[in-house]
Amino acid sequence: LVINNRRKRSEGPPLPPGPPALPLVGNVTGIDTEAPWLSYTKWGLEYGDLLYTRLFSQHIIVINSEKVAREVMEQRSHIYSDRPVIATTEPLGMGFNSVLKPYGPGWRHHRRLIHQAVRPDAAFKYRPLQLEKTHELLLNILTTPENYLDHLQSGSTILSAIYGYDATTCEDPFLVVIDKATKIITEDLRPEVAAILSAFPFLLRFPSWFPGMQINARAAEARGYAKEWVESTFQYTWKALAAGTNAPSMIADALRKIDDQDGTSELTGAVKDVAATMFLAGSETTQSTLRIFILAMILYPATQERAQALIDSVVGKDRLPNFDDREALSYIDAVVRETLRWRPAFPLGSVPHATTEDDLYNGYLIPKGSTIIPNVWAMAHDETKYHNAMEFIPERFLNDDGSLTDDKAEYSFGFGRRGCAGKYMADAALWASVALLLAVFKFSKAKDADGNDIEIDGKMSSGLTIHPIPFPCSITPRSPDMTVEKLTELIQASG
Ligand code: HEM
Repeated sequence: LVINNRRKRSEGPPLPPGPPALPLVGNVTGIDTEAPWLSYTKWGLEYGDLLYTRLFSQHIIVINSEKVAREVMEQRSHIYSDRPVIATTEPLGMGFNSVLKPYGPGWRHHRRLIHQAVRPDAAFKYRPLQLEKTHELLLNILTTPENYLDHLQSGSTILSAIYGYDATTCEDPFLVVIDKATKIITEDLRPEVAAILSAFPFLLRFPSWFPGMQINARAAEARGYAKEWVESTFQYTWKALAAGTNAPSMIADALRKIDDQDGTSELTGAVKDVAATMFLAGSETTQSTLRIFILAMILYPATQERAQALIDSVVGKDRLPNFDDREALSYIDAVVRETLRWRPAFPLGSVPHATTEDDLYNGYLIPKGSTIIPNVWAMAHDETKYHNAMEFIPERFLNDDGSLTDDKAEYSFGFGRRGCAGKYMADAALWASVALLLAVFKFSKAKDADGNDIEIDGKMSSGLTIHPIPFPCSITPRSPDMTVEKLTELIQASG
């Protein structure tokens, strides 16, 4: 039994086209819950760039093209900048999170604080720190390449930049807490899960032992982690600042401007929440993107060699690349852009937007309160723009003369007023990691006992952010006589 989404003409403008829905529940059965972006992309081929789906009573508008996303989410951003009410936000302890705040004064205040910390000139200040943390990452990978995933996690520059806190191993207590919370959140804040819980909020009140109610047990766990992470990281900087032992950081900068003796003012509270938000928004995303980069380098060895040959010719072998080399290394930027495009870490543009008013687009009604999902996966794999879109081809971002095209794969960072606030930090962190990892290491398939390559399928995880499921691989220094001492000398020579 199916019903059509379209309203009758007499009822006003129609909703955008979309797949037939079941009464009451809507399109719950037709979605690939592991990879909803693929279902939306497939429906897009049939119904167009703007499509309507419904989960229970929730209107969901999926935008499959960058052009439509810009026309709607940017040019009409005063209507499209809310976030849907996500039933799991409070249960998961995420009330502090600026990313989830409704469009209004509270969000505006947070966004201003975030902007002060990571706007282009402020982000620029953190470049030496980003290089320093990347050097640390290289030394860690050289010593224990098999633990590269852990090293990517502890090598995150974000924790140092935000709190002035230097995590040296992935067992660092702050990272452990944050990692556990993030895993639950990225799985359970998905719109499909949230829509089900919004439709049946009483489910959240069922005891954790009730069959199917694992989410409640997980929520209690996540709440504990979230609280610990927001408080303990902040207390670290607060105490260091009071003792005069703090390293430079965004939070120390912000707190210095506030007259608050005991840390209880509203403004201090907002700084604390914003810091925890930036950590959440900036670490998992950057790590996932670097894991995607490593996968691409292994699957596309000729691309890896081209990038390394360029680094050798521009930088030589007596030092490592730094930001002064960026202009001459445009192919590295093309690799970064292609990584963001090939497997976008946020295939559905992170947390959806929501509309605050009815809107009309191309004759279709977009009702007030609709959930708006930009299908970044579809935009990044649009064959009319990206030939052979499933393949990793950085050259697509280069002009014939080797300069970069105007396409910065910006859809990876979202749209309009809710677009990524930290994209300048992210861009610099990704560039430094990609350039330096390629300068020092060769990434290849691992070998089995008989010396044959172990094939990898490149399968991705599911959730709000995605990354490759761990696969066997080999990371070896490009220079056979590379040692910790030699790498340290190279680092010192790098300026
Ligand atoms: C590769 C790295 C990153 C990617 C791919 C990424 C991507 C995104 C995306 C897709 C959004 C949602 C945009 C929208 O709703 O339209 C977002 C939001 C956000 N990002 Fe990033 N991001 C990255 C790194 C960072 C970093 C390093 C920071 C901070 C230091 C950051 C801070 C934020 C914040 C605060 C928001 C919420 C904006 C709001 O709701 O007002 N991100 N990011």
